Amino acid sequence: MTEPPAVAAPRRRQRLVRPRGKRGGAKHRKVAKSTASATEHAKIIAQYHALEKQIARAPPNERARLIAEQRALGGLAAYQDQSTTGGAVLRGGESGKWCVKVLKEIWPLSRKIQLLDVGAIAGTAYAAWPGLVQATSIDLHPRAEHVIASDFFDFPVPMDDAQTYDVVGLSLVLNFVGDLHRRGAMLMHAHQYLRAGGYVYVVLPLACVSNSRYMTHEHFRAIVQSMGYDVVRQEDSLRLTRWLLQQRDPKASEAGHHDISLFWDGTIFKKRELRAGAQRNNFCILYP
Ligand SMILES: C[S@@+](CC[C@H](N)C(=O)[O-])C[C@H]1O[C@@H](n2cnc3c(N)ncnc32)[C@H](O)[C@@H]1O
Repeated sequence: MTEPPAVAAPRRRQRLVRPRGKRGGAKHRKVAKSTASATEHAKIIAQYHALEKQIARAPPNERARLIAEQRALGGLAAYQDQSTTGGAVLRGGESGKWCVKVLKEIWPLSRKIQLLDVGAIAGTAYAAWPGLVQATSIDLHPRAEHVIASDFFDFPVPMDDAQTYDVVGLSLVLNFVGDLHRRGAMLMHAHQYLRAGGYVYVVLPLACVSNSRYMTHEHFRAIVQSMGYDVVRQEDSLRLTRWLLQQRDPKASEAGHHDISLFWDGTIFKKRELRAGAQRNNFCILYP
């Protein structure tokens, strides 16, 4: 397995194809089932994340062993099963609910919200609002037919404004990505898909910002602000931290829609200890 590039190369414009038709309908969506308890789900997810991070930075001779260890957990499919079944238990509901509630409050919805759900697994997060949200779901390893198999960094960039999205959803995806630079690149990459002034919805496990050695709420806010987003709404639940970000300076977007560097103020985010203590986790986002 090769190391993913730290920063995504500029993408060639391709035609964007939104899934339509009956396969996109809620009644055709199949979601993985599991019988494990919420505690078991949480344990497997934590183990999977820890291994994912180790794999991203391991030397080639170490990788095979770590990948084998991850396979022994059941691999990605098992991890996703935990996310689609146990996740709702852990989170107190699907991640789309909070996003839709906030959008309804802040935006006069005269038309359906065009939303790109990245890391959608089974593509069910917005299924409860078919009249309100038109979701395009993508995942590296989809678990339903209507979810497009694609890496976010390879997903075709909209060719014109009509194909842009109102919202890009990154729910529990940044923490899934093992490469710390790629996490920052993912936040920047979202600009390419947004209409001017569009939104990015970020969900992370609360511990990523509340108990990390390298991340705090303030630091995350500084990162997204330096990348050209305003924090429109932020709320923590018992286990999650949710952020609705809005692309700042729509003029920059109109002037050079695909030159995402226009949004970045040039601040470099390195690994810097922000909280001391032995019981901290190492969640971190680096950029560029
Ligand atoms: C924890 S799951 C998130 C599921 C769901 N969004 C939620 O909130 O419960 C993370 C998913 O992100 C997907 N993912 C990670 N990196 C990705 C990328 N670069 N492009 C597309 N999907 C990605 C993984 O395949 C995995 O299914």
